[in-house]
Amino acid sequence: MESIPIATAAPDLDVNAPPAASAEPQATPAVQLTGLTHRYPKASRDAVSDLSLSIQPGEAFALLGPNGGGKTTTFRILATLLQPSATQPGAVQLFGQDVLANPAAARRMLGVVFQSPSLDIKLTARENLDCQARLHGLPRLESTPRIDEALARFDLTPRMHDAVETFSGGMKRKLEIAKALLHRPRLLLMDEPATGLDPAARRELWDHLADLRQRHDLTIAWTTHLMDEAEHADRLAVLASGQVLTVSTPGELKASLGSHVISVEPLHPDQLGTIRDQIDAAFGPWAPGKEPAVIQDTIRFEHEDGPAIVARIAEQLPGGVRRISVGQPTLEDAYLRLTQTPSS
Ligand SMILES: Nc1ncnc2c1ncn2[C@@H]1O[C@H](COP(=O)(O)OP(=O)(O)OP(=O)(O)O)[C@@H](O)[C@H]1O
Repeated sequence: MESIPIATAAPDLDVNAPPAASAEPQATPAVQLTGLTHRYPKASRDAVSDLSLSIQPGEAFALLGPNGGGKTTTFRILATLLQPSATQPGAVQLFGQDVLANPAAARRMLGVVFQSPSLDIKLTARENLDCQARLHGLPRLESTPRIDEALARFDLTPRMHDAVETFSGGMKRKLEIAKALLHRPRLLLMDEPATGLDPAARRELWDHLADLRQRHDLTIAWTTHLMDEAEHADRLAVLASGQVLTVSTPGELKASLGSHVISVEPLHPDQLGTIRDQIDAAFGPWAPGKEPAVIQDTIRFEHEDGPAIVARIAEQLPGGVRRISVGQPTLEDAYLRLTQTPSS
């Protein structure tokens, strides 16, 4: 065995904005999806299937899930870019308005940030915002102060006359969001907002979004497969195979695991099954869902007394284990437990 690093405890939940908006269900949800179903032409199964969830006004809500889980399909339907399947479409409401019946009205309430950039990189930051203002029919008297304010809010004023092609990824993403918010939507919808950003730019982006929520009556929803992006949510829905596996706060999801999560990496990957069985026999019986499982290249399990178990594994399996770690459950542990089918 090379080392037994003890993983550091998971950081406290980092919710930048006040959680109050998420706690009490309100009369009219910001988003209400009911029985949403979509199957792409020629596909053999539904991309989203009888999916229902609601997002409250003022909430920061993440749609989290593995590749192919149905996040982008849900995002595109909400953004009015895709009509759900006609046979059993379900219902989509934004602030009480029927999106499928009246997509134009929905678009006025929506600011959308796509994964692929929608900026014209040959234009300056200011020109990009100016084009957006015109698209929304904002008169110049109104748009000029709004653009000034948006540039200032996102720290882009010093670069407003520079072509966007000279911007960093973080600056471009901030400009995208400024653009999406120019017509003052009630819901900001973002597809994988931190894709391509380095950790510092991500932190800055989330600080800006938290600030926006505090100052404006804004609901924010985003898709992601990154755990650190889901940590910023008041609540999150885990989507897999087009269905909602669970809706909870990030803290509740973590708390659904045992008090310690132990990961064991064997010296040789072909020993995964054998060592899983040895751990199973040595430390069982297990509460349902807590038993050791092979997930990716490690054996993971939950236990109330992680440090003691680590010491016993080190004793009982000398030479068979490359690495053992024990830590507080993270959102990633909870997500893996929910979305990964253990292999044998
Ligand atoms: N244009 C399309 N035609 C056919 N099938 C599609 C199409 N787009 C998505 N799908 C399928 O629908 C399912 C859900 O895909 P979707 O893109 O919504 O998932 P996702 O959670 O956003 O995944 P990712 O994180 O990889 O973007 C997948 O099985 C996918 O293969």
